[in-house]
Amino acid sequence: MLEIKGVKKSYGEFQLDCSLNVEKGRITGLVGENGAGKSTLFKAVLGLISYDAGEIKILGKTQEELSEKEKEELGVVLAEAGFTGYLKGKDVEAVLARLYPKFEAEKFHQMCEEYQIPLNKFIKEYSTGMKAKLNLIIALTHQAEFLMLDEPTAGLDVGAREGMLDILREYMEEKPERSILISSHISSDLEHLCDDIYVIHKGKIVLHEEMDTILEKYAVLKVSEEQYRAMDKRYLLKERKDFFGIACLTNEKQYYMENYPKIVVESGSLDQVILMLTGGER
Ligand SMILES: Nc1ncnc2c1ncn2[C@@H]1O[C@H](COP(=O)(O)OP(=O)(O)OP(=O)(O)O)[C@@H](O)[C@H]1O
Repeated sequence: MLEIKGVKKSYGEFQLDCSLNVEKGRITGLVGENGAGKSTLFKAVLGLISYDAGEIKILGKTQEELSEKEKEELGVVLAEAGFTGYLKGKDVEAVLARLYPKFEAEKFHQMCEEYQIPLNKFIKEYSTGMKAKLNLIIALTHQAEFLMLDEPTAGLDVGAREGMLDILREYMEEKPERSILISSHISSDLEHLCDDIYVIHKGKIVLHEEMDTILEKYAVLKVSEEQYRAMDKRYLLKERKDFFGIACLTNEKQYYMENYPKIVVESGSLDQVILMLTGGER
């Protein structure tokens, strides 16, 4: 669906240098702190900014090679973008109907009703959550096969975030060959949604792993200096000094549980893994 190979972009000190793949039928998450480069990567993929090196292919083609029909296969939500506040929800509907031959008016109405989007109000009067939901509904109601969602849950409370993740799960269940690329700086949103995770830090991908593998095989080992000296370090990805000794990130927790039963093993949530990868010493 999407292939990003060695894409580079510099903004002064900041340097993006990324490769990433989104496979058909999978939800791929891009997680990283504020300023890590998520939006820059999305903008490069969508042709909204130029990049200095590398190659991007969507549906096997470059941006320029994509036909209008193929572009309709893409559903996009960009951070801080949307329709002007001086339109009402129902005006958006009219624009979409002109823009997309495959626009699904009935589904649009159904979703707006279900998610309590007032079509007769001006968008500038919408809450942050309403705007975010409207943006997602727009991306979902023209039979797009590939969704690219940059921080679609930004500014939403926990309940609204869960609601939005449910919408995405339903979208995938309708047609399993669809794909989603979704970014967030909130790892718990992605942990329960994605098949594949990329962690971006200061413009670089520091981890690419299947979500199930992270949950099954990753862990943080809490060891004393003495335990650390004696242990096999082959499967340690990163270490960090802690108040109790040393915290070590491993992707082979079973090995350490079997061979070092006295070591404290904290099963790695995505948050813990990210913290270790982006804040550790090695
Ligand atoms: N047009 C621009 N001109 C100069 N610097 C830019 C520009 N756009 C982005 N940057 C810089 O590039 C870096 C990455 O920004 P980007 O918006 O991609 O991060 P992000 O991961 O999306 O962050 P957030 O979660 O806060 O949205 C930042 O240091 C930012 O200041």
